Amino acid sequence: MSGRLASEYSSWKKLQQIYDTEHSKLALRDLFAQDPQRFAKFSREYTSSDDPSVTFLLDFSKNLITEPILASLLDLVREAQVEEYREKMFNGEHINTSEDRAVLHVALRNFDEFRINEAGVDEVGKVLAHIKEFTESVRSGEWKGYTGKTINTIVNIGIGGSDLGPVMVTEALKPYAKRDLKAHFVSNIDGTHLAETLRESDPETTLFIIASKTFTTQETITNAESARDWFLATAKDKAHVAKHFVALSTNTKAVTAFGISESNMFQFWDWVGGRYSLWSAIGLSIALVIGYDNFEQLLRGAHGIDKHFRTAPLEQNLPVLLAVLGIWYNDFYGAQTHALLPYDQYLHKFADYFQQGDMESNGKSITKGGQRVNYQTGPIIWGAAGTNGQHSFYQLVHQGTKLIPADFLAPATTHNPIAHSKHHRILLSNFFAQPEALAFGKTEEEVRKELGPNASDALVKSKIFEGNRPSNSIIFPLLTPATLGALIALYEHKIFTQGVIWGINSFDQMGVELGKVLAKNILNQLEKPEDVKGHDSSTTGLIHYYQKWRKE
Ligand SMILES: O=P(O)(O)OC[C@H]1O[C@@H](O)[C@@H](O)[C@@H](O)[C@@H]1O
Repeated sequence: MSGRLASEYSSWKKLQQIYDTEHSKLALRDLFAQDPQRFAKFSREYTSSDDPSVTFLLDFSKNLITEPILASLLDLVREAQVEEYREKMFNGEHINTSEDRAVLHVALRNFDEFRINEAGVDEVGKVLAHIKEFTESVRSGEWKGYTGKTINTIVNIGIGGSDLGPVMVTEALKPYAKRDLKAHFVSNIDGTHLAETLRESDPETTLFIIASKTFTTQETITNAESARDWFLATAKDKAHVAKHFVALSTNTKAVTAFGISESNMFQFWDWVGGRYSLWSAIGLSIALVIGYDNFEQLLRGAHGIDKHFRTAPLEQNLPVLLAVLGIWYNDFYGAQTHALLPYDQYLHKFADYFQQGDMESNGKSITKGGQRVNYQTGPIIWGAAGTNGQHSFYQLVHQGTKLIPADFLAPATTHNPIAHSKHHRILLSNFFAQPEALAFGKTEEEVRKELGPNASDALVKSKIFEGNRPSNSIIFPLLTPATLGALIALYEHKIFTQGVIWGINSFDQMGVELGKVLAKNILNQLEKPEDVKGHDSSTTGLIHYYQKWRKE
């Protein structure tokens, strides 16, 4: 990010030229046939320098690249000064320029203590100790509700970054969960979300965790107030709130005004972005579910990738490699989306999580310098756990008209080896088969051979798989807390790298504001038709229609 548009870089122009002259000739079938070393050249194994059990293989050989293309993509990384910006991030410079903030989620998991001069950084250990002490007291049963009973239900109330990380991680690490502690996550302002959760909860044994960086988010505060009303309807005395409500926030004033004492507040800081906050106090629900030691393992796993990202040469740097491959399809091939396809039921929220992680970070069209970009920025992120997706949207991925680059992720071993791991072998056979089918397809000749001479042309054509559809495969031994931490950090730094290349600020989210403001105005107009003012005819018509039906 040098103040110039990415498209002005000479490496970008070179990539455009390579794409224009070579892309029609780039065929994975040929590339593999020509080079028996292709897998060896285009795959990398990561092993954490702190913990050798944290390891995975990234195979990116099934991408539409050659060594010169990769070299040019890495030139782009250099020309965009990604390495300089990476240092700025780790050093706590205020790279979130629009909000004048540092971007230091890496400091939350920094067990080696690199020195950063930023308010709050030296308090990270204190908050972790608070999380440890509190989670141990709840999990052991020492922490009692207002009638002396132990806590058996936690309800995290938060939205966006104060919800998605804890939801994804507690699902992913269920094998490590304390099974007699039920965890619910209420995010939606739709009263249904809270009502259905409260139906399953008992005020005497439920702990509410109000998770909000700003403590002003309409959904969260409204849900928290209704939860408190529900609690007090039984508990009566406001003093009992202290045993059943804690807050995770940067806003001490608003937390205490809500009625939660400072001692029940877990602090974090403005240099932790919402979508990067699961490593902070926002992870309290994670620590409650899987225990503090496992939570720390999650952080340590991420820290290992931080060190890798900071020190590995670009050719070996996994987040950088994922980033440039994404740029190749997004900016040169015109791919609109990127699919995350974990072959692991425990990772069924992984794509949801990175929808916010990636799309809120890189869904921008103005550079940090205020220029409109003339290229594509953040991709649409989507996906689902395998093999379910195969019976749903894979048809389009294999034979549709769109190019959909995808990442396949899978653990080599399972936490649930039922039927002597038969299920897992079937799962993995699909994990191996899908990228193969996407890359190599099925030719007309192969189809004709299979169908025999009497098959109609139309039938033959419908069964052809063009192939040449790119993917990455990531395989790891087992989904442990540390491995999950590493995988999350891998994608965080991929997103960072892409944002720097595109010249945008990946750390603000101005795009979520306009709708909030309009909704506030409309909320005041919902009662009477004559109040509905200042809108277009469509919005006015919709509100009027609602008013015909509203009950209270
Ligand atoms: O944690 P709080 O402050 O409630 O914010 C929750 C979420 O709000 C949204 O509007 C976004 O800006 C997200 O980045 C954020 O995670």
